[in-house]
Amino acid sequence: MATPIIETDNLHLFYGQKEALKGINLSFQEKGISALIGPSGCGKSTFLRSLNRMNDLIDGVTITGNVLFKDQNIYAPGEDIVALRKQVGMVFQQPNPFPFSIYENVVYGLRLAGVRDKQVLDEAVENSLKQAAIWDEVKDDLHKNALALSGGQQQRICIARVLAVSPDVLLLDEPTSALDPVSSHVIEETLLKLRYDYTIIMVTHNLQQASRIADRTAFFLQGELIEVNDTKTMFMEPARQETQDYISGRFG
Ligand SMILES: Nc1ncnc2c1ncn2[C@@H]1O[C@H](COP(=O)(O)OP(=O)(O)OP(=O)(O)O)[C@@H](O)[C@H]1O
Repeated sequence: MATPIIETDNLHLFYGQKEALKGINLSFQEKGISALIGPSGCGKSTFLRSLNRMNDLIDGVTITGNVLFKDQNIYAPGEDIVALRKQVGMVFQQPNPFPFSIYENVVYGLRLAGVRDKQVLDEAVENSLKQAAIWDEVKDDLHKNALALSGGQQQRICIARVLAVSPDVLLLDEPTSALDPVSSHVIEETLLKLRYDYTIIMVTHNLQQASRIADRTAFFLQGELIEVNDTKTMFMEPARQETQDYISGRFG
């Protein structure tokens, strides 16, 4: 099998004394969608956030084990976190556009990286908004405040903002749970197109969503990875009783 793009090796994470991740070994091949599922508090978001060092911001966090991105340990001393987060971008549950224009939201990371050429910025805006499937809706309003858009449109602007800096990996933490069903459907369709160009790792509470769009699914329970498999097998023939109980709605 090809080398994974991201791989965790015996990853433990403690919030103070509480062990939220208990030795997770999980690898992700390039491209496609992986879903992380499991009941509330099982460590899905913690795991996702550990893949681009978002937990480093929290006081009292201790992490042991390795996270390899393209074979490099992202927790190694001297690792460039800004560069890492460009390559491994994140979209959150609540759409969080900046209170600027649509255009300025999308070029934010490029401006931070020192890009000044208007043509380069314009092209990045058009390409990213097209990939996030929102270009047609906003192309005549690029200088409108992004906060004036609907929640679903704001979430697609957030996806475009991440795509503009050309990441390899997109991390999404329940990207549709704050949205109505129509907007959620549009985001799912968008992810199904992006899966050909990006490695997408998504936390979802919505088992139907996982079964609709994920190629692979990983089931977490109480800080442990219980099972990972291609999505169809996971839902049709789970290997573990805990997985069976969860997907048949016995808990969670
Ligand atoms: N900042 C924090 N400080 C202390 N404990 C935390 C923190 N964030 C999460 N935890 C704890 O770590 C455990 C895992 O939480 P996490 O948010 O990763 O779970 P989750 O599976 O994503 O849950 P949910 O589906 O409810 O979002 C929980 O017991 C939670 O209370």
